Amino acid sequence: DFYSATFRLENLAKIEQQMVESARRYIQQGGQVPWTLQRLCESMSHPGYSDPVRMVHSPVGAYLLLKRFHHTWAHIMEELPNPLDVLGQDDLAHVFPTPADLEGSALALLRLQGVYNLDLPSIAEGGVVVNCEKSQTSTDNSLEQCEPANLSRLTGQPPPLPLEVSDVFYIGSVAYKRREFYYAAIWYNLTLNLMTQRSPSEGDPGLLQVLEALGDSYSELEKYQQASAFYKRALDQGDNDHSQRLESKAEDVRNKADKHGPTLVRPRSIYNNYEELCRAGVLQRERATVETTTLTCTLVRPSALFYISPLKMEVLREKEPRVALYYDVITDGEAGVMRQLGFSKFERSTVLPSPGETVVSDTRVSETGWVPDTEDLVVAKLSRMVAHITGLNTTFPTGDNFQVLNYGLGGQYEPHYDHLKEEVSRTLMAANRILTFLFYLSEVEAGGATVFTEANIAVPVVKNSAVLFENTNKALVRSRASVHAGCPVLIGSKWVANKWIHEIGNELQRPCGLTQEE
Ligand SMILES: O=C(O)CCC(=O)C(=O)O
Ligand SMILES: [Fe+2]
Repeated sequence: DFYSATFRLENLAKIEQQMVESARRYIQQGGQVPWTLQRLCESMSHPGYSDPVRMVHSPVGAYLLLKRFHHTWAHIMEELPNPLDVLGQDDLAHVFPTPADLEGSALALLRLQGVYNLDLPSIAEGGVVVNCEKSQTSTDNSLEQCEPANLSRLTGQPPPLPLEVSDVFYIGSVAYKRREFYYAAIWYNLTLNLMTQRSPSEGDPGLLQVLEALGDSYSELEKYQQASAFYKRALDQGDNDHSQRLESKAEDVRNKADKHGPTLVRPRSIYNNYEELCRAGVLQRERATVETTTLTCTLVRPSALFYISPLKMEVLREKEPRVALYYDVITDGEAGVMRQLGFSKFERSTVLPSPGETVVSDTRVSETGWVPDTEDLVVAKLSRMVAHITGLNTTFPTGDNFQVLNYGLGGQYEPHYDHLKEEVSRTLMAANRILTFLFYLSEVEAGGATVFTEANIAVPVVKNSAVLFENTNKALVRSRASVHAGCPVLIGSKWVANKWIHEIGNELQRPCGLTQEE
């Protein structure tokens, strides 16, 4: 898969740029190429394509890249007898994204839209704009502060590339397939609007198709009157081939009573606080309207190792589970080594739904590489530093190997505990995780904050910093408030590495308290 790690999309975008440059040279030298390729080369002189890496850091740019391979490039390859001469590439089979990639990137856009409340018309124009949402407690004078945040502008993204009408319709159909009927309805509505605003282009869906899809979505939302009106408009197209099916759908909704009134209501996340904190994590960096807690920032020397250069520590939560942020604990070079070592072992990340079972899931879109301390001096040094900061043993199996992650498109890790469930039996190799030390190995232009949904903390990604938190109390009972998540990456590529520290092997360093609660 390409969509499951942003660095794979970056590579794909670079390959595409090389192919286009090669094709342009071929054309300049008088070579003949299919019309589709010529047109693609021309359209890709738009400044939005000039920096392939930044292009895929935007979720719309990434979706469009996958779509181009899926449709345009696949079409070109069929018509091109001599791909090696023209594109400088012979066998592109390994490069081509799969239908799962395209669907994954559409789902990513839907997830980002949902979590960050993105403005839909702006997405269609290629931009990332967070809709303003007044808090329940807001007073009248906060009205002026409630302005949408145009992140593509704030983060200096390349000029946006718009979605085509067919893309907007396709994304609606992905939402429908996933039974996200609210999103299906709004993307189909936008399809209809764009069809009246823009001049028709090849690949546009038919009007009847869009009206029927709207009827189906409103019907699923139990808004039968509007569903009925859409079916009627579809029937008015006078296409006899479809009239029987439409008649029967219209008949089905005609006498049903609406349950929830006509307005479409945005569904809320099933996770308490998750969206609010993720949004706060984005907006904290863009404007200072988010309430800040009483933070303290101090220089600390957790061991003699830090005698000459103490650590910059920000305490985010003082009671159990304690959460602290350390700045500048890793250098750019070390972060690069960790990314490189992780990437050489990458596999799609999994989750553990029940003991002994690992599965790939939309709740965790990223790739993982496990890096032992013994792999490189840099890894050993970082592990030792974590040991000095925490006062605990970190080497395997008292600690896990480092887990290096690169998130994918809209990549997230939904709220979870790092501590194993109580019923899971512990062994030396699968012991319980008492502390998590999470390094941020990259900058993220927007999104991707680590949030604690019970403790109400959003930690925006700051490159070369690390967050440390407890997963249990001293009696090794899971801390309820340690539940946390990696918010979806909105713009950019997020790399992290974590070191989990186990109970077994640390009994003397972190002895039990006298009570269960301690
Ligand atoms: O990426 C993040 O911010 C959180 C990662 C995390 O919670 C995990 O890997 O267990
Ligand atoms: Fe975690």
